[in-house]
Amino acid sequence: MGTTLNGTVDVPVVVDESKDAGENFPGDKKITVVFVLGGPGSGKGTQCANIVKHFGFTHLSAGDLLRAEIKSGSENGTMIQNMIKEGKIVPSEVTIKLLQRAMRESGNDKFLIDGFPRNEENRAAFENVTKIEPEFVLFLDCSEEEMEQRILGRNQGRDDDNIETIRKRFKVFMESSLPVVEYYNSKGKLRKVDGGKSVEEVFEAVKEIFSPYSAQANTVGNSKVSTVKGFLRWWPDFRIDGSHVACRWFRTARRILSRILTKAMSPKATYIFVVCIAVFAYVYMPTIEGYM
Ligand SMILES: Nc1ncnc2c1ncn2[C@@H]1O[C@H](COP(=O)(O)OP(=O)(O)O)[C@@H](O)[C@H]1O
Ligand SMILES: O=c1ccn([C@@H]2O[C@H](COP(=O)(O)OP(=O)(O)O)[C@@H](O)[C@H]2O)c(=O)[nH]1
Repeated sequence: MGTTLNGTVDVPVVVDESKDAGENFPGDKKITVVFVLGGPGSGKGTQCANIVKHFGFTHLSAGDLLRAEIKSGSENGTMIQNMIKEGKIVPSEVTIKLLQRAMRESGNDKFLIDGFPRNEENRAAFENVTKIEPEFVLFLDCSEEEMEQRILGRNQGRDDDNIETIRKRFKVFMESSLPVVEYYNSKGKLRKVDGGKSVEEVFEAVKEIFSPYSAQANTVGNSKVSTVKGFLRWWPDFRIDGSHVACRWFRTARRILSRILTKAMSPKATYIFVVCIAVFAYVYMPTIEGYM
């Protein structure tokens, strides 16, 4: 296993082409992406949760997607787990596939991508594969002392939230991620915020930056609709085998539905509509399954 530039490591990666990983996403669809960058513990996840509530973006944490991939028992799981434990950057192709799939499955067209791109290679690969350039990059600037304190108090049971790995992550951030921040600065796309302040103060500054998007905040940001959509996403996998034809039928229907929801309906009407679909699916799916 050889180390390459920018903290990535040359490791064998399993690419399962049989899975519908969403590699062709977004195709012709117009997508708005904001990258949220900052050191480990700078408050990216915390601020993203606030932005979602106010501005109708879907939050995709690259770290969370990688941790979910480990839990799912994927063939890349052990490799990802080892890299995260060492604070290293997982190969771009793995992270990008996970991001593409999550974007496609969300049905939304506005995304906060949190904690990615982490190096120049991540950045270039994402742009090459998806042809998406970020609208802007939100950068939470915070001192290492503050970030260290926050991570040590985070208590999420993460393998990498120990002092030894934290130091390695800081080093990777300085050497590999800051050049990405600089790149976007040179393109006039960087929006820098003092992340060392309280959560509320940071969000005040963040709100200013996102204010052009408030008029566009759409039904996806409505928390009840998000909850029901979350249920729709989870339900078929729970009820029947995920590869089953009925499950694929349901996913397609859900994607079409999501598109309608994000464009055309008020939050209340959307909520009622989604609940009706969920009830209909719950009652009739076993029958449909029997015929397929
Ligand atoms: N502005 C802030 N002031 C104090 N603590 C914060 C602030 N923002 C986040 N935190 C806390 O710090 C920890 C790390 O924040 P998190 O959002 O998980 O960071 P990141 O996603 O950048 O790793 C969490 O426990 C969170 O509650
Ligand atoms: O695009 C990414 C995002 C995360 N990681 C790995 O996941 C870890 C945790 O990242 P996350 O963003 O969840 O946490 P943070 O370091 O910002 O606290 C990192 O140290 C990396 O090992 C990665 O390899 N690529």
